[in-house]
Amino acid sequence: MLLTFAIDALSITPLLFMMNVYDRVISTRSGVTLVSLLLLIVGLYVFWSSLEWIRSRLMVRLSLRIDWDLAADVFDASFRRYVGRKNVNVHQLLGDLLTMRQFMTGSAVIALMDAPFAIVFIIIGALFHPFLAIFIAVASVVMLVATYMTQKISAPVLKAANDANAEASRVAAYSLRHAESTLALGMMGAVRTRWYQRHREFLELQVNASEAAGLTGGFSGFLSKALPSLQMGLGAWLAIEGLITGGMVMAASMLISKAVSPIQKLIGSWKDIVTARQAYQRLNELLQEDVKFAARMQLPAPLGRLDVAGATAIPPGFSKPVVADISFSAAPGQAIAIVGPSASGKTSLTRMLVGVWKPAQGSVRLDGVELSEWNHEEVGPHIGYVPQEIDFFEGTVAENIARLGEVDPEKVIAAAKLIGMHDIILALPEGYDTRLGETGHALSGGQRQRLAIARAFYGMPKYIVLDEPNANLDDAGEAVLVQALQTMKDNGACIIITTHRPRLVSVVDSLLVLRGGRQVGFGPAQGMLNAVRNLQPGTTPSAAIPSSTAAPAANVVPIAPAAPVAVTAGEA
Ligand SMILES: Nc1ncnc2c1ncn2[C@@H]1O[C@H](COP(=O)(O)OP(=O)(O)OP(=O)(O)O)[C@@H](O)[C@H]1O
Repeated sequence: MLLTFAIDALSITPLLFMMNVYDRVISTRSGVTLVSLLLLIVGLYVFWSSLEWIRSRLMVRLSLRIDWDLAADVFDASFRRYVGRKNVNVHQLLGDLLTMRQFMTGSAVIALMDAPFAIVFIIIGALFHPFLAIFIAVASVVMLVATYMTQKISAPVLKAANDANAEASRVAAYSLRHAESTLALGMMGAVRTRWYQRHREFLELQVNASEAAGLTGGFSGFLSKALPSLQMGLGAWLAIEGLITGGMVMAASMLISKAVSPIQKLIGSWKDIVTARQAYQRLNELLQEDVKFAARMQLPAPLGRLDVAGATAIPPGFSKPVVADISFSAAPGQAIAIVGPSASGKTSLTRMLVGVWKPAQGSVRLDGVELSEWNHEEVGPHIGYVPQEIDFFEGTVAENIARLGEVDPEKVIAAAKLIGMHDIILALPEGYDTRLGETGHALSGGQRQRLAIARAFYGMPKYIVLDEPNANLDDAGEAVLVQALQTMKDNGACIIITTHRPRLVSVVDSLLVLRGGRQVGFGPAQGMLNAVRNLQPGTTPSAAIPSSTAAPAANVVPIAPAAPVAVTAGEA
């Protein structure tokens, strides 16, 4: 602030120079005075420019500091929001941070800092003559009103335009992820039309916003041209009346330009100001609503005791549960398969079991701790998880297996070997250093699945949740998986698997049967299979069919036709 005051104070240098040239040099015809004045003014200009340079450097540093302080929080909060309400535009939120930083180093902020200095020019005007001060004050107020009107009229339209632009980018990015099927199915035209509808909406809104601002912008342009001349006219009249000197007349026309120029700059930067304000509001809202994990004492690594009690899942942004009232337990070294027909809620249940979805009712506890409240950064490394949709990050095979953390080659190779991936990886162009991701090496479906399992096994976690881990595996791959699961069990891991296929059932101890989002049976694997088959053979999930000797089933309830889950959001 002090720096800005000094810079603004120095900005009256040319004005003083002009007054002195008119009133002292020209009237006295003194060359010595002129040279002295010139030397003084050049010195002041050097000082003035240096201060401006220091201020701009400070602003850049400050903006970097703000970015540095906020970036991690915004990034984390964007992830949590994305998981919570999938359709929000998180790309825009990350872009908002950049917008804020650019604004901090742009001319609008300088203009905002300079604007209050108009009062000094009004005071100087008053020292010349009160009429001049009144004129500058009125002109400044008129310009301020024009700035306010610009904001008022264009801000909502510009916000709508920015939102439409973000939506168009989101649609384009989402469509690109499905580029192959789009091309193969001849859907390019339809996809383009969908994107273009949003893009056109953005263009129209942007034109509206520019037109709205153009009106007040034009008015301010008129004022900026007219005001110096009007001020000079007023000054000339005061000079004719003998109330001020000739130098003061020239200085007065400069005063008005100086007073209103920051305000004019604000009008010129209306778009940046509105965009930055909206970016700030979005970031503020994001950080305010973000629920961080409370800082708590670090807990010991989980041993793999899972207790699920009455757990109900409602997808984020929805009001009806898709899985309700699930209760079961699993001890370290035990494996449980979740089976059931399509859309019975298996994947939804696994999302609760890894703490991504918080139970709307009931609890999911790992070693007695509610999983959704356990900091993911802390517990995540002890969890092995293979989601239904597998994706890898930009990085090497080794980095992906090591979950982008520090690569421990021994652990990476152990995890890869466990799922029979070691030789496959060695055969890749650069072995473990082969790059994956959008621009990297493309793996086959089976290879991707094995790699995702290796990532889950990295560090030999004690709690493993695998959502259809054999969906893309051939017979050999499935056999390796069964063997790997047995090894993990022997190592004391608690394993939860969802599957449609029978083979994995041989390695599990218990079966949890889902239907229509309800738990319709839980008990020892073989007994459950037979009980399920006997109750309603035609509708059992395929995983529940391998024939074997019947064993007593525990906790089996008859499978009724899929009924809607009765719990509502209000109860949740
Ligand atoms: N994010 C979500 N938002 C809204 N509904 C969801 C969401 N995820 C799942 N559902 C709904 O929950 C139900 C169960 O889906 P889920 O994917 O859990 O079933 P599933 O048993 O894993 O099916 P499949 O065997 O076909 O993979 C479905 O009706 C699905 O539409």
